[in-house]
Amino acid sequence: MATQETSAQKLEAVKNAMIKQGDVVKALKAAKTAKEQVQPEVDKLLALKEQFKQLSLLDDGAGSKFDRASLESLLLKRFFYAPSFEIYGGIAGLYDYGPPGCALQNNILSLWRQHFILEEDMLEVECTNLTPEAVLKTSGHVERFADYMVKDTVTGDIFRADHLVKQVLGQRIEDDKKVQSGNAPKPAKGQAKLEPLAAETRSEYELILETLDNYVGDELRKLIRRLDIRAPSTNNEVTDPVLFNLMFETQIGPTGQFKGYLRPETAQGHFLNFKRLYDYNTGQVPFASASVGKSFRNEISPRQGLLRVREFTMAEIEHYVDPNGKKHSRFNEVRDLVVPLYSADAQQAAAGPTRMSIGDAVEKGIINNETLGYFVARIYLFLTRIGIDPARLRLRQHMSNEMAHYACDCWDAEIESSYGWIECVGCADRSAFDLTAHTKKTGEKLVVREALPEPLIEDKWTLEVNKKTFGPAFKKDAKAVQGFLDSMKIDEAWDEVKLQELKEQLAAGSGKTSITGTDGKTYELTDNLVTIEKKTIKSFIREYIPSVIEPSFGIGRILYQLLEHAYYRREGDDEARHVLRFPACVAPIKTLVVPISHSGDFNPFIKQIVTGLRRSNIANKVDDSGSSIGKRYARNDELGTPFAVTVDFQTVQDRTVTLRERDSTKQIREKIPVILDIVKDLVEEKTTWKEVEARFPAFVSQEV
Ligand SMILES: Nc1ncnc2c1ncn2[C@@H]1O[C@H](COP(=O)(O)OP(=O)(O)OP(=O)(O)O)[C@@H](O)[C@H]1O
Repeated sequence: MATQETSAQKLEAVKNAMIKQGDVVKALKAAKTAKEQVQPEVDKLLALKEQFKQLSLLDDGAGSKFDRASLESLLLKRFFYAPSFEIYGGIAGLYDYGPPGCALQNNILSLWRQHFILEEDMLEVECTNLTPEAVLKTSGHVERFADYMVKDTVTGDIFRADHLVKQVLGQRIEDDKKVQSGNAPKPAKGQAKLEPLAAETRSEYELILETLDNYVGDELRKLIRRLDIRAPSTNNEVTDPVLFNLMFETQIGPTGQFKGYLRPETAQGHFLNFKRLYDYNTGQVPFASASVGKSFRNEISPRQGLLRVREFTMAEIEHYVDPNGKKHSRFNEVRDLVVPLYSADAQQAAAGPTRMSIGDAVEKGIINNETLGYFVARIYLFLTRIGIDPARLRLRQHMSNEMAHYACDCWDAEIESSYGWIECVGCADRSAFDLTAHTKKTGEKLVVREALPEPLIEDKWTLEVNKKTFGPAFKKDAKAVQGFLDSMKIDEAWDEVKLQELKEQLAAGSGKTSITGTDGKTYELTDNLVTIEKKTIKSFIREYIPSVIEPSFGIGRILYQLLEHAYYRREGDDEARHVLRFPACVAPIKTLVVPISHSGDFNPFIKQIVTGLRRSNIANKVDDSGSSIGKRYARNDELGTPFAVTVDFQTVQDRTVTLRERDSTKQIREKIPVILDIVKDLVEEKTTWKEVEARFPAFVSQEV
């Protein structure tokens, strides 16, 4: 039953309503002010989000995290690469590249040739894969090109020792994170409950992981025992680490007597041709040789797809430089480049990389010399040019144990992906090691001869063998004793300290002293067999073995990391679409050409476009399959094709076509010759899509 309202009640109701209205107005005003205050913050956050999107492509733009499985299935579906011999069960560490993989690799290599060989006037060589044993003995590979391996003591499963330590400690840290955050899974039956790590244990593990490359030999064995590192799936103990040589051995020729190896790097081929290259370069130093080719390593446990394989393409540079002057004439061009450097000291302190200019790093002695600094910078520029995300690229210095004994400094370009930080380029100052070793072994002088502007007059300690007495005194052992004397030379010049020591020993022994020949036997050297004295020497020529700075690129590793950095998913109408955000310079196909339907009216326009693109050397593909236009765009987004030209019914009317850009999915419409010019400029990086959009009215494509 309705109640009768009194006037007083009505008045009260109106008053209340007015209060509420006032509240609403007040609240609206407050909200407006708050919005105005907050808006700049919101704008900042949006700008930051954009920056993060550009810097870290890990976030795929659809807001979801990188999903390796979906990238891998895309790569297989589009045949970028696939396991070799798959229908025979496959062999670990061997992969075949399909059409887009080959095109991508060729484009990376062609940019590599432009960026290094053309830019620096390097001398390209192509040397054989098969290498006789003698060469690799001299270079030290037969003895030392090895990794440590351990075995599960029960199952016999094999692990690379450092990788096992990394995996086990990494897992312990992950488990600890779960325990600390209360997310530890319930232990399965018979399994122990996960316990938290002591803070100092966790920091120790983290430090070991940062410095793992520094553990070799007995240090590595002790580490495995002390930390009780076991085989992960069985929890069995592992054996002590032993060295396993990574070279594939073979026989050259039918007799079986001539041992050889498949080369593990291209470098030795450069060194053996040094004399010819030096002459070709009209005797001028510095200069560099470069080579692209396959290398072979019998990896203990190939894994992580293209990152650790048994046969891979390497691109290597050997830059020969005067050991007394490692300045670089173009250093000024890179001096101010700021890069993330992770020095050996910073690793030891687990401090993380520091951004620093190359000039500062060389000045402070963090990078050993200008030439090495120059190449570190050029490597950084190359990797970012082909599309490696600079936020996930760092330059890490080798620690003392990690570095070859002859190298004086070494930096790796490491790229981060879902597998962590991976070395993709090594850049070492190998000093004069290889050329000296081959010179000593073969007697062929791999040296630089520099005419001096003024003759050099110096008082120097010298040794001369008394030919009349030396031969008869040692007979068949003369070579071994001569070898001992030759070992007192540095770069073909006498080591004066050693000569003086020998002279003092002879004097102390009343003209006699014992020495060890190169055959390991002891001989008596008497002062009538050699003359050691100080002489004034006038020389017109300076002869020296150059130092070698070696940037060494693993192309497969770079290619895979690039694929991860380029990959993202875009939410489509019905399903997420996969996109590879390659820069045009490396994209396997630069332009897709699509007729909107099968009408024969489109053919002359398709022909005109394709001919135009071919004339400009732009790799293109016509997709006139029956799929919807959206599907055809999506298929090519998966191949990383940056641009698509579409011929439609309007083309027949006014000879205009649309040009679509892969990442924005926006289009412009213009006459065919204008579009062809724009595509050429975009591919040659003379303009950007943003500039194109600013010049022409862009619209969002209808991708159904
Ligand atoms: N098994 C492999 N599979 C793919 N690429 C490789 C492999 N081994 C080396 N590379 C590539 O060759 C480059 C130069 O080789 P280098 O001898 O410096 O590597 P490395 O130090 O032996 O590598 P790692 O320590 O990862 O085994 C590396 O930076 C890497 O890009």
